Amino acid sequence: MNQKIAHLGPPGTYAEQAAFFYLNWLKAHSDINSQRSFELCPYSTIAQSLQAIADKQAEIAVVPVENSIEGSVNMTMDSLWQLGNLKIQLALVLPIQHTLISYATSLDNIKTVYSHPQALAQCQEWISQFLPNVNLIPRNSTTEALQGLEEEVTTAAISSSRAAQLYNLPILARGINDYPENCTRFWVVSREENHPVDCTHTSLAFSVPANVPGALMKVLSVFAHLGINLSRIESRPTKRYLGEYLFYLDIEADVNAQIMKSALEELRNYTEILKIFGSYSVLPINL
Ligand SMILES: O=C(O)C(=O)C[C@]1(C(=O)O)C=C[C@@H](O)C=C1
Repeated sequence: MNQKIAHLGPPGTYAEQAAFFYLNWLKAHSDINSQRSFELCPYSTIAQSLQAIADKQAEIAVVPVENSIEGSVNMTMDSLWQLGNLKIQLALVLPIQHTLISYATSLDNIKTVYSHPQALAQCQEWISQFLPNVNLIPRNSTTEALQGLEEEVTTAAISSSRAAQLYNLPILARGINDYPENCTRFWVVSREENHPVDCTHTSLAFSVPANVPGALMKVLSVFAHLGINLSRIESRPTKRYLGEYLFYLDIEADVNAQIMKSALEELRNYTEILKIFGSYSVLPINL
């Protein structure tokens, strides 16, 4: 059976790099007699790669969730809530080293820089120091940003050295992210529940029944009282009214642990809509 792995494209994105790592990890952990084969499928946006699994065009999607400098990837958070029934299988942490790619012979000749908004944000201090007067133009991905560089020598793109190599493009500066330990966490998502026993994290999101004092505190105190650690809390607008929010939690416990079953039971009393995105473990990608 051929399984499609959706990711943000065109080829050469960081998402493809994470998907490629996952594919190799899958091959190494598959039953030797397994008839499964895998194919990487690029999509124009993160939302489209998640939609592809919901629509059964692909079985798995690898999507960025959070960056150590810039924080959450909102398109992933919003799509997961909207699609509702997708499940996280695994988390991958990819080190991110950005390069400036351009046909310009010096930084002084650059007038415009293209990249994914996350990449532009991760390099904002470097840009204001070395390219203070350039126009910054967002693109759907760091590799979409590479299109047209050859025709216009006053433009540059922020992408990876792997992408520069793939498209045979010149690198003008390396390691331009503002913090050297820059890394992005990706989620491997599918339609099916994850069943391994050794999951370290659970992610969920919820809305509260009313915008009243203590509504969020009641939910958080369920975990505090049971001694369950949270590793992330984020809010996103519900998009219905100004000032109304959804809350996303990453929790350091397996959804199948008895303590989490008790927590979730209690949580249902204090939440309006509760969506459990699944339990998973976290794999660092060593480059
Ligand atoms: O544009 C890419 O190459 C992506 O894979 C997207 C993305 C992101 O959305 O965060 C992934 C990793 C980096 O943080 C920068 C961009």
